[in-house]
Amino acid sequence: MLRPLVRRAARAFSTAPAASLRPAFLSSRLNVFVSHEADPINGNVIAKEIRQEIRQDVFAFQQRCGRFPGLAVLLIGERKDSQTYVRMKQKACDEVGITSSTHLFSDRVDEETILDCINDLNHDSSVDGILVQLPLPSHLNEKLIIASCSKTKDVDGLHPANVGQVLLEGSNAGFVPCTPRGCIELIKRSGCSIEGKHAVVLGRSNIVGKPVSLLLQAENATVTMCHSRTIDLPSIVRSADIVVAAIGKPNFVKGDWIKPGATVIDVGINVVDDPTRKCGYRLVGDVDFNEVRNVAGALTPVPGGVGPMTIAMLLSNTLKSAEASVKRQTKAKHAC
Ligand SMILES: Nc1nc(=O)c2c([nH]1)NC[C@@H]1CN(c3ccc(C(=O)N[C@@H](CCC(=O)O)C(=O)O)cc3)C=[N+]21
Repeated sequence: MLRPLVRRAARAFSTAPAASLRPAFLSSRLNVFVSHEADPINGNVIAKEIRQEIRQDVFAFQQRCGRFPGLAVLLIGERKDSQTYVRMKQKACDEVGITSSTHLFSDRVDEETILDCINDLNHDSSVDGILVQLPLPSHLNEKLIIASCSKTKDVDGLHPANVGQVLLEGSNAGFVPCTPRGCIELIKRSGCSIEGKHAVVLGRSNIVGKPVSLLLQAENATVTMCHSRTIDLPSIVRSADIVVAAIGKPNFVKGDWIKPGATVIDVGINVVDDPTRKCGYRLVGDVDFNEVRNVAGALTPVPGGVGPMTIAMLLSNTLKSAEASVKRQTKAKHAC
């Protein structure tokens, strides 16, 4: 029965001025929150809801247009993690009725072969989305390969034209990259409003840090982007109402860095040894979950947080692409 009261206290505290958050004060007040556990933000459940919504829209699309949306995935090389992710994407496509095809290449494939494959897919009207699984073997030019995908089929949102659209349009852009879009969706669906909040993003990668910062800003947050050269990271994070961690360092963000009641989104996927497990390893995020859960208002776990949302957003972008393609064809027909 105490939980809601404690949570309200945590939220009220989270809006206290930063000056009152000196460590001594924090630790004496923290006792109030020790028994308080953050709301887990269940990415598996939220992603499942989204997949169900997409499935209905996919079948409505098929009724209207006589075909299912199509996704083509290029998998180059034999990285185990990439193989797992691609399998998960195929399974998710099957579940919602998106037709998926995987194009496999050896890690010694030459660039020309990949560019030819992408060119064929660009011209294949049954393909709405093209995804080149990253990272690529080092002899391949990643920028060139991504830019060679038609920007109208770039469901990953990594083509320079789509990256620019996120800067200009925020969430209204053509294709918003899947992981950043998944983060925003998780924050919103966990009941946290973004407007006016101080959001601190850890990491400035092109795939997560930069786009998620732009999206948060477009939602009217005040955004601080931090990175490996940031000075006194803990004190900046302490002033955040929303933290997005995407730095790739296991358990890096500690409990005493977090403002009580803050929403914490953990994008990290780090493999650490775990001899107690059959496989010998486990996945952990960039956030020290066991510490932060006692302070945050809401927190995403790893696994089961952002990961499943990334895939749900890929399905959503593929459906969006199919709908846009049909619209373009109809327009072209009317123009004749
Ligand atoms: N062109 C491209 N687009 C991507 O979107 C892309 C990529 N390359 N390269 C690799 C990263 C990583 N990524 C993930 C997707 C799903 C989970 C996911 O669902 N993970 C599960 C756990 C999976 C497990 O147990 O191994 C979870 O977090 O619950 C994680 C990571 C997409 N990526």
